[in-house]
This record gives sequence, C-alpha cells and structure tokens, in this order.
Amino acid sequence: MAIRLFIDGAAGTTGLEIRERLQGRGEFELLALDDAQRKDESARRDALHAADIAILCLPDDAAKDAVTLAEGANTRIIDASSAHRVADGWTYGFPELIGHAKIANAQFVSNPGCYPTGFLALVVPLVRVGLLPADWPYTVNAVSGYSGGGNALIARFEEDTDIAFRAYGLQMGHKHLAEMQAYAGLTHAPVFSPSVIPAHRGMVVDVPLPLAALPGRPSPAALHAALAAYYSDSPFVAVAPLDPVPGELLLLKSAAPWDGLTLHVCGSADGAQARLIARLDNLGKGASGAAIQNLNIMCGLPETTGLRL
Ligand SMILES: NC(=O)C1=CN([C@@H]2O[C@H](COP(=O)(O)OP(=O)(O)OC[C@H]3O[C@@H](n4cnc5c(N)ncnc54)[C@H](OP(=O)(O)O)[C@@H]3O)[C@@H](O)[C@H]2O)C=CC1
Ligand SMILES: CC(=O)N[C@@H](CCC(=O)OP(=O)(O)O)C(=O)O
Repeated sequence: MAIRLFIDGAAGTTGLEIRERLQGRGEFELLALDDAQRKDESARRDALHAADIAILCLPDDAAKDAVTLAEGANTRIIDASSAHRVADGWTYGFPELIGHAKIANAQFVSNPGCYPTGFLALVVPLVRVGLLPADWPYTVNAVSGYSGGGNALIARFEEDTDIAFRAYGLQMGHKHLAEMQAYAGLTHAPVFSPSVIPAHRGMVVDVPLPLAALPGRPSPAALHAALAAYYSDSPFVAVAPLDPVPGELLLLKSAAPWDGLTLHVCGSADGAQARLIARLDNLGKGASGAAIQNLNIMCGLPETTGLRL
C-alpha cells in the first residue's frame, strides 16, 4: 500500500521542489489541497490526520500550528522550517551527523537549515576527532541564492534587478545560530555573516581557520584526511581533493537543482591558515533534497533522491 504523504505548504518554494522530486515515486500517494483549501485549518487538520507522513514547508509559526493541528494522530512529521531544530522530542534530520537509525525511528524530524548544513558538515567531524577545538570562536561567511528566502525574496530579487549583493544578519542574531552551536557542541555561537547574491539557487559556506593559532596547529592535510575518511561512504557528501587548491569556486546563475554537498579544504602553502568551504544547493541538500533523503530513510527506502549528487 502506498505511503500517504501530505505536504503542508506545497505551493511554496521548498514544497514545490519536494513535489518535483517525488514525481514518478509510486511508493507515495500525495494528499493535495487545492488553492482554495491550502490555508484552511480544518482541511489541513484532515490532511494531517489522514497522512502517514507530513512534510511542513511553512513559515515557523504555521509549522508550529501544523504540529498542533496534527495532535491526536500518529502522523510522522518532517519540518523544513526552523521551528523545531533544537526542540525537545525532535530529531535533527542530518543523517550523516546524527545517524540514519535515529531518523529511521523518529516520529518528528526537523530538517537542518541550509547554512548549518554546510557549517556542520565541515566542522562536526573535525571537532569530534579533536582536530578543531569546541571552544574556538568560529566565523562563518556565506552566500545564498535568493530562493533561500522563499517566495518573498524571490519576488524582491526578480523585481529589483539592481541588487548585486545583499548582506544581512547584521544584528548578529540569525535564527541558524542555535543549531550551529548545538550540533557542533560549541562553547560560543559562531560569528555568522550571511548574504544573498542575484542567482536563484546555490550556496557557499566558508569557515576561515587561523590554523597556526589553534591548539595543536592542525595541518590542512590532517583536516582533509579526517573529512575524507568521515564521508567516504556517503552518497551525498563529496570531499574535493586537497591539491591543487582551486583558483576559484563559482556559483552559476544557470545551476540546475542538485542534492549533493561538496566540501573543500583550502590550505596556505605554509599550513598556517585554511578555509573550510562547503558548496551546496540551498534548495537541494539545504532543504527539499534533505527532506526527501529523510523521508526515504523514515520509510526504509534507499536514501538517495534520484537527483544528481
Ligand atoms: N527556501 C529555502 O532555501 C529553504 C527554506 N527552508 C524553510 O522551509 C520553509 C518554507 O520555506 P519556503 O518554501 O522557502 O517559503 P515560501 O514562502 O516560498 O513558501 C511557504 C508556503 O507556505 C504557505 N503558507 C504560509 N502560511 C501558511 C498557513 N498558515 N497554512 C498553509 N500554508 C501557509 C505560503 O503560502 P502564501 O505564499 O500564499 O502565503 C507558501 O506557499 C520555511 O520555514 C523556510 O525557512 C529551509 C531551508 C531552505
Ligand atoms: C537567503 C535567506 O534568506 N535564507 C534564509 C535561510 C533559509 C533556510 O535555511 O531556511 P530556514 O528558515 O528553514 O532555516 C534566512 O537567512 O533566513
């Protein structure tokens, strides 16, 4: 029997990409609400109760409401919003870091944020093996395609084509800080500089490291070897070769949807400095691709999404 799936927020940016990834997936029966009903509480409650699994692609407040509406049903929930990332009773849906078994058995799974996906993929394995300290004040510089801000930011960038670069998070309180700190087990929240470029999708997350000032002075080669070993079996995460250090990394405006995540260790010749850099699609491994990966794991299906990795 097909697994009944309800996407609450199916008309939004993340929901739409999830639906696209599910095309041709006969294991799932999609419960859909038409435009007149998609924000109707009683129709949403009915769909949330009828579904085996619901994926929430909603603003945070609406995602919390959806969880309340689903009360009394055994529906398993994947929440793409940031409402439950560090909440009790929720499993953080980052299989490569949390473990597949926890996600397979969870009722409530919270999809990671797009920026934390890059940051945590780079830092967690290295903190775990003691190559990077948990009490270092890390910095994170990142750029995102404008689809990262959903329909509202897409409309803004498509209407105002004069914007060449948008720095934000300037009050230092970005909503992704909590999950970055919590899942890396850091003493201090990182200093986070997010920004948006006039491309629809794509993301670069850059963690600069003054290696010579770190305890034990880890070498770029040691960082690279640890990441390569950690992700050696991952279908989603690739670690680029250490040598040669690329002259440049590009995000292309024409980039196609992509569910992979590529990690780079760029070290200076004397080993005194390095930049850990993650490249991903904010709508792929950063959102919709990760939701499908979690859905597959929760249903005991192969975890890959069918999209290029
Ligand atoms: N875009 C991205 O790259 C990423 C997004 N996310 C998260 O995923 C979630 C969805 O984001 P995204 O798809 O980008 O946002 P969008 O704004 O593109 O889509 C949100 C959708 O939710 C609908 N919606 C809003 N309120 C309600 C409600 N009360 N009941 C039912 N539907 C409602 C909206 O409808 P309407 O437009 O008519 O109001 C819209 O269709 C957010 O929490 C976001 O932070 C996470 C990782 C990356
Ligand atoms: C470019 C842009 O605006 N990006 C979003 C993050 C997108 C994301 O990861 O969504 P969550 O809200 O679910 O964490 C932001 O910075 O708020």
